[in-house]
Amino acid sequence: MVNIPLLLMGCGGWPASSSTTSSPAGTSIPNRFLAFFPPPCIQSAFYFTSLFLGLQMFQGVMLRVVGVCDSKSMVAVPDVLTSHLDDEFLLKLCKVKSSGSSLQELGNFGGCQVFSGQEIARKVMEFAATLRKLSGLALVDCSASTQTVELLGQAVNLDCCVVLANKKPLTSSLNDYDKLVSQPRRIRHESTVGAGLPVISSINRILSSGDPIFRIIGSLSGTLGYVMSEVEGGRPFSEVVNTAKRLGYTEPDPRDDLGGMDVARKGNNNFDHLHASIGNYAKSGSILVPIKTYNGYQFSRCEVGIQEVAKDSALGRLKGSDNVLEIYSRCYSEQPLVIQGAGAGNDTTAAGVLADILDIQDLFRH
Ligand SMILES: NC(=O)C1=CN([C@@H]2O[C@H](COP(=O)(O)OP(=O)(O)OC[C@H]3O[C@@H](n4cnc5c(N)ncnc54)[C@H](OP(=O)(O)O)[C@@H]3O)[C@@H](O)[C@H]2O)C=CC1
Ligand SMILES: N[C@@H](CC=O)C(=O)O
Repeated sequence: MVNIPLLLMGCGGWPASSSTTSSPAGTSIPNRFLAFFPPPCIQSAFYFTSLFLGLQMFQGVMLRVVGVCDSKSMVAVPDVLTSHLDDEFLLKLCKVKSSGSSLQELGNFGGCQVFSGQEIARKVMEFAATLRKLSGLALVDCSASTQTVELLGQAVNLDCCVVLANKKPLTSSLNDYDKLVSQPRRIRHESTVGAGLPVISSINRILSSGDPIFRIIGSLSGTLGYVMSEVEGGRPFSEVVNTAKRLGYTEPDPRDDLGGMDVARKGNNNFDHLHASIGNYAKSGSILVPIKTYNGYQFSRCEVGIQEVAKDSALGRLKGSDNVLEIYSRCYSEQPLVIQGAGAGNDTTAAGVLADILDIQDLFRH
């Protein structure tokens, strides 16, 4: 049986005003499948931590959560070889996080160990070193922090796998990027672009078939899409931004979305060596519709900015938090390959993270 030990860095996604009826704390969620057929009160209960509820066995794969971190602490199993954080523990953890508290509150629950400060990195590396020759370990970064980068790099050196929803590790410095992608089979970051949409995997598939991509145009901000649609409908901007945050569309700091930096990071995640574009973009001021253009096989240029589009085009018809991407290649030259759907939100992002984890299962077969 495939056994994937998981260490979850970041356990957020809770709505700012979560109530007991809309969080796992107030519901009994037997497993993640409910998230696909949700009664309204459970709909918003599907976030990064609750993703693993009831998932100890999923599609024949044993998903064994051995630790969860927030910004201050890590809770971890006492014995990384034999134990995992079970549903009772994860539900309790969801309850603590949805109430806005720190994981430190879990100190005496279920025999877990709580670490803080530099002890966290030490413990993660201990886990990685212990597991590397046995089952392996996957670090799942669902934070929005740059502080995880160093640890991820060290873990990659110990042959760990890395799954990212966090865009920052791949967009902070070229050294970090090169280190993290040095073993391409061991890293997955689909959710960093378009949340659960199959963007990076589709592009990789086209390129690896020898079909050169000439141009990609898209609208890749769920937040900006939603904000524009709602403002067009007459709602005040400030109210709409607050709703976008509550719905889980925005970055922890919504200015990253509104200023366009989030889209620039997505461009950078997709294709390396585009830091100059990010720098220029960051200075360019307010952005309404994010458009990305890649010219040529080497993606020599990436632009993020406002562009007028025809109302009857795929981009012009876009509504709400949907993203759309048009890919032009030799095979898709007249009519582009179009990828469209929800591009932000906790559930689709969590689904993308889970799909990435399952995609690396071959590396855990021994
Ligand atoms: N929401 C979406 O639609 C999408 C989100 N993403 C990405 O997912 C990531 C998470 O977003 P979201 O869940 O909304 O953000 P939240 O702010 O809700 O959650 C972030 C989590 O990361 C934790 N954290 C912060 N710093 C660290 C650290 N140094 N080490 C470990 N954990 C840390 C926070 O801890 P604490 O609770 O203590 O604050 C919190 O639990 C972001 O990088 C975002 O870009 C990607 C695609 C789509
Ligand atoms: N904040 C992002 C979420 C996904 O990355 C967005 O609005 O698209």
